[in-house]
Amino acid sequence: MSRTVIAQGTFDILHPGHVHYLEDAAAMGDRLYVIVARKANVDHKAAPICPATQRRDVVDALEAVDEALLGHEEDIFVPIEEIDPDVIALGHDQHHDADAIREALSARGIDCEVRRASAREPASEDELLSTRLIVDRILERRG
Ligand SMILES: Cc1cc2nc3c(=O)[nH]c(=O)nc-3n(C[C@H](O)[C@H](O)[C@H](O)COP(=O)(O)O)c2cc1C
Ligand SMILES: Nc1ncnc2c1ncn2[C@@H]1O[C@H](COP(=O)(O)OP(=O)(O)OP(=O)(O)O)[C@@H](O)[C@H]1O
Repeated sequence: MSRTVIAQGTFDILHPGHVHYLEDAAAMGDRLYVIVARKANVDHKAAPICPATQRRDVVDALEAVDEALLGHEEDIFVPIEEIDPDVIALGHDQHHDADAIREALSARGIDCEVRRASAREPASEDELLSTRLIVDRILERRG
């Protein structure tokens, strides 16, 4: 039986760490959906630079991704209910608590495994595997 996986994040200014995460998530099943966070829900760090539709379109163009979609603005479990995945792949440093997500899923009657993807660590000081680090470097060099 085909297994559906969901990955999620802001994906503002893509880098190879994102590609690693999405390839890791894709390997957890047969079909990968990616939920792209809405600006209103990115409240734990600086707001994204690129509009949500642009972030979605770039993620959607990646080979590992079957379909990228805009997240819900108010209730992050609405797309999960619609897609009804077998696995939710949390990013290695995503601030969400896996047990809290498991509880919310179970409260809504969604039967789904919650796993953590692995990290891609920089191989050299030059490698920028974080959107924040890319923005910092731009400000340092061009600001
Ligand atoms: C299971 C799950 C579903 C999510 N669904 C949505 C969503 O529908 N809409 C949204 O704006 N954010 C959603 N998010 C939140 C973002 O994907 C994300 O965690 C956060 O807002 C952006 O931070 P990050 O890029 O540091 O992960 C979801 C997160 C998780 C773990
Ligand atoms: N180097 C990396 N290796 C593996 N996964 C990563 C890496 N960088 C980001 N991710 C994952 O990609 C998803 C989306 O990440 P996000 O859009 O927050 O980018 P980010 O580079 O982590 O941003 P920032 O550095 O600004 O916090 C998250 O689940 C995150 O864990």
